[in-house]
Amino acid sequence: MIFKEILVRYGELSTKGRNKKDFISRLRDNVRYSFNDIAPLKIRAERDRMFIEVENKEKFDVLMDRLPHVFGIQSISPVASCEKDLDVMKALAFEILEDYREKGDLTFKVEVHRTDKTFPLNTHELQREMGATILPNFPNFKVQVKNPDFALRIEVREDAIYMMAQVIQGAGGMPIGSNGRSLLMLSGGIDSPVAGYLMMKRGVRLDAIHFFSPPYTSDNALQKVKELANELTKFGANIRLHVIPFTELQVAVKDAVPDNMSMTSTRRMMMKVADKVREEVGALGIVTGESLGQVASQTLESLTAINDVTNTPILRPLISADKNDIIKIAKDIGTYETSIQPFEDCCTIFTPSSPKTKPKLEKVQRFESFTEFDELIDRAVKNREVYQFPQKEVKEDKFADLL
Ligand SMILES: Nc1ncnc2c1ncn2[C@@H]1O[C@H](COP(=O)(O)OP(=O)(O)OP(=O)(O)O)[C@@H](O)[C@H]1O
Repeated sequence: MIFKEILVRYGELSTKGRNKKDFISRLRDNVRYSFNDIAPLKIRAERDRMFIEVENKEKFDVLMDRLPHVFGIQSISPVASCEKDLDVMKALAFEILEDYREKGDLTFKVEVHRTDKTFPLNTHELQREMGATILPNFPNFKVQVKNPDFALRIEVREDAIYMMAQVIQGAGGMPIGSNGRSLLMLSGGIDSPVAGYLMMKRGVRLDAIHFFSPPYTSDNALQKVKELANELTKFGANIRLHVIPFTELQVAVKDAVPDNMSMTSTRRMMMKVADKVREEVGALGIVTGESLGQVASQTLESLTAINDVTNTPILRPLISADKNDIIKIAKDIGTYETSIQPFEDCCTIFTPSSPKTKPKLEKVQRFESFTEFDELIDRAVKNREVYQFPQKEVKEDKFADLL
């Protein structure tokens, strides 16, 4: 059966009027954006679901393949509609079910939803009538009411009859952009891309920031981060990546702060730079991939010392997650293989042998106070490189001669 429409059920739809409208129009825009390559799309958005018209098999396959990854979609179904005439309905049901004839023994049921109360048959009568017509014609079907292999769903609506047999689970969550913008601190590791993904799933649009320390970190490390940023765009939104020349600041921290506190101080500098970029791009929060207790810089004492530099909300979606769970998500979303490429991050290279797990904020502040860090921070922000994904780079590479 060649379906001419795909029905999209909304995810976590707020019941409040205005939010609902925003959710729906945001989702429609995001679907259009995600399928730019097969534009134009004809989308009919209704209060509780939307329909996407499909003119040909190629378009249908692309939509069925990628729609389940768009945030804000609960599920999708290829759907057919017809007039409210019993013979026409039976013919359409046969056409849909034909695809299941060669699939061996199957349990099935007819599921009727009748919102048009003027339809002559009630729910049970229609269920029975359709079942009684279908069964003798499909010897491989056996009725099973609880957990059948599949259901033929018939909706009797005001405007028409809708029929479908397939329900494909969507990504859920909220359409990207419906919960503002945040700045993701994107290292080349496993955790931060996962943190970014989870925030996108909650409807947050992302800019990303990466701290790069040439010549201590190689171009391969930067390339890996660009790939990760690019991979995150497949969830339905473009991402700008701000690459911060971090060498000068990192060396200054090493000179000013004792070894065992330099990690905390480095994180504080990162956060200060990130906060300035955040303000420039109009983002409201900063997202990190930190998870409590994972490494020395991720104890509550360290996080307190890092948080001290700003009042901006720091969003840490992985704070309570186990590493294995994070790895599982990374594998599911396809960032894992890129993340485990063995290129050193700027922090790994400067990591002291025994960083303090409970740094004293006052001490860190005191050591920092002898160096004019603000100037270095402003310079790092000003000299950043900006890359746009999924598009090409927008500036030439200023770091090339350092590598
Ligand atoms: N070079 C960097 N550029 C941008 N953000 C960074 C960088 N290094 C660390 N971060 C941020 O700080 C968080 C903690 O980093 P850290 O290296 O301590 O932990 P991690 O568990 O290895 O994280 P990840 O797997 O994301 O690298 C990262 O998740 C990321 O958000």
